[in-house]
Amino acid sequence: MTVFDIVGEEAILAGDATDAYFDRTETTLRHAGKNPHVVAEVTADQFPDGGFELFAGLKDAAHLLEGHDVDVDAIPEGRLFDGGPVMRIEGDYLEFARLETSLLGFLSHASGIATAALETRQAAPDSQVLSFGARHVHPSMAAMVERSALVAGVDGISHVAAGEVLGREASGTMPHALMIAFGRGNQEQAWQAFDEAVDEDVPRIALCDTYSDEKDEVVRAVEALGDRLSGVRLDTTSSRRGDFRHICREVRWELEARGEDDVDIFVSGGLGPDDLRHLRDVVDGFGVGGYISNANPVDFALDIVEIDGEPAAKRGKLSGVKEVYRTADGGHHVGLRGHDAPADAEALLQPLVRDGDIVDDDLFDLDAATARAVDDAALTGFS
Ligand SMILES: O=P(O)(O)OC[C@H]1C[C@H](OP(=O)(O)OP(=O)(O)O)[C@H](O)[C@@H]1O
Ligand SMILES: [Zn+2]
Repeated sequence: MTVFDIVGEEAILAGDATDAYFDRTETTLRHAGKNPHVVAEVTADQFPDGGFELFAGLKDAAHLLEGHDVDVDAIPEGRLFDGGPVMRIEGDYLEFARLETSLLGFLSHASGIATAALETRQAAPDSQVLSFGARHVHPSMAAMVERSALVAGVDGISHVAAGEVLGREASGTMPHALMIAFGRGNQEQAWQAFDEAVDEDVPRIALCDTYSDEKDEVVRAVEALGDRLSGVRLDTTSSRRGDFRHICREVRWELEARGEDDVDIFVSGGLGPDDLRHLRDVVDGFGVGGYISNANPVDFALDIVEIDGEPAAKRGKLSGVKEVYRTADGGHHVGLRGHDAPADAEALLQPLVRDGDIVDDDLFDLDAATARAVDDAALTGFS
């Protein structure tokens, strides 16, 4: 009996986090004495269509498949893909049939979130971009959301427990609740109490939009904290937002007019890539929540493409074992294994699991994945 309605690790590892029809499949195939040797591929699109997405979720997928008598190849986490397989599984079908639901869930959701995070990263490459959308998702998914955002190269995360899972320090500024708790008109008391109470290593970033005009509250924060003020956050509610860019420029002007050139301006609230492109030259950093955390999963499917060595894909899918390549011009090519690879191209699928053992954990190392995402975004021209 669990306190929260959450499917736990035990059920996932045991293959019980599966769709009922896989139970039926297993029962039927065992009854019929069938357990063919197959090659199955995880794909979203069969052919490249120019729409790159960022591959994430491989760490959990690898640990799901570990210990099962299968061989798995995958593209490294942090690589971009555009059609064709991101993973290939070879083995007796019943070795992994019931793992499909969790396998696709791990890869689909994380890759969708990582792709959205990369869009924000690329929209403001020289700015601080912080992921803080955990409030929009089920708490059991917070670590996945934050990890996927980090794969895309965001500069920080807000969720404390997720940070502990990932070995990353969570960061943040202050919520409106803190300002409200001190009462209308007492913003200075709130900022000063924060400055007195919070660890010295936490930047003093004052939220300046609670009860009064942003410019007014920023000037008051400067007067209240002086040199201890390291930044301000403008989270202007949509009903007041108007020309947000002008507000930010006005605030910057007033800070410089008071010699406060070093006070950073952070903005948040309903921001997406277009907003970051529009504001990146007038502010120093962004808090992005829903655009990242609420991203749609990538629509991955797991399809048998070869059975006992023979081509076997269903309608709409492509038979045979495939390779995917990054071409020198940043393109993505899908071809049958053993057929001509494009000239000057890099084959992306690499050995991940052999005979049930993980053989290369660099494929899902978080720092390595982030580095790959930055490089591949540049090579493919992702934006
Ligand atoms: O829109 P998103 O990109 O998902 O970012 C989350 C919103 C919600 C929250 O604001 P509030 O609800 O005002 O809460 P808080 O007082 O904590 O700022 C936060 O400051 C951002 O504005
Ligand atoms: Zn707010």
